[in-house]
Amino acid sequence: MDIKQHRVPSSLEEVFYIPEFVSEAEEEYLLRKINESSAVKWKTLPNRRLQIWGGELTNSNVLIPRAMPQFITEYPDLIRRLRNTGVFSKSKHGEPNHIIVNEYLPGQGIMPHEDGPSYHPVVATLSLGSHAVFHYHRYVEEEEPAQPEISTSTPDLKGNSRGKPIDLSPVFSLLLEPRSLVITAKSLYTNHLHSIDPIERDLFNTDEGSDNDGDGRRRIANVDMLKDEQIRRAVKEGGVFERGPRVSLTCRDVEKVVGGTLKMNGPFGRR
Ligand SMILES: O=C(O)CCC(=O)C(=O)O
Ligand SMILES: [Fe+2]
Repeated sequence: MDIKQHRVPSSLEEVFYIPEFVSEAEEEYLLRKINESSAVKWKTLPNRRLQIWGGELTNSNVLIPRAMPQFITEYPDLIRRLRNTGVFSKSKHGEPNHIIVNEYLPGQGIMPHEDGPSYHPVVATLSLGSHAVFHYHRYVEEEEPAQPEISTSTPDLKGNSRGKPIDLSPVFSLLLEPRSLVITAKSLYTNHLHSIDPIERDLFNTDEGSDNDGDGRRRIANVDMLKDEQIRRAVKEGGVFERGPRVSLTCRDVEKVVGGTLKMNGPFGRR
């Protein structure tokens, strides 16, 4: 796969968007398997619920590996496809070994946060079931004058916070279609935050898809890469898009694994 073809034209270069990363049949199968998981597997948070696959992370950021389910490793062969994108080629295992499955109902979202240093700084996120609008945020530099849309830093996935103020007005945003994959890497991973607004429908203004403020930033930076004609038109020409239940699979590589790389043959088996 030539990943460069999927680079999102934004002011930052570290984001890739691949529509239809899985087929409709695969999406249906994955959603069924995820929903069939036992109640014990789900962890309920105030604004979403989640499942963790691949093992538990210790406080010192080491993975105690657990086998991934067949619906991740065999059909669809997500891990192999993610390896083939090449975006994990510089990570220790060359492929993700840890997946957090998030489920959001309409009206639910996720506060601006960083994914944190437990992982190699690449995250590949598969969206299933419904779309979302995904924002990237920057930290405010200390010498910057006070601005209205500022909040203090929120914790990363392990509860650690930089305690630095955040500009809540996004650097840019992406429309994540169902079945699409988005890859966030480098400074967008290490130096920025991301969020999804807790809303029931997305409202687009007519200038949403354009570089309306002339600073090289686009509101929905991947508008021209969208597969779905209806969504693309709503973003470009203005409109409302209702959210349904969305499931995301966030796939990352934990570099430190108990037992080292030898263990890797265990959880993943041979492919
Ligand atoms: O659902 C998403 O697309 C984002 C989830 C996320 O940011 C996370 O699990 O760290
Ligand atoms: Fe995240």
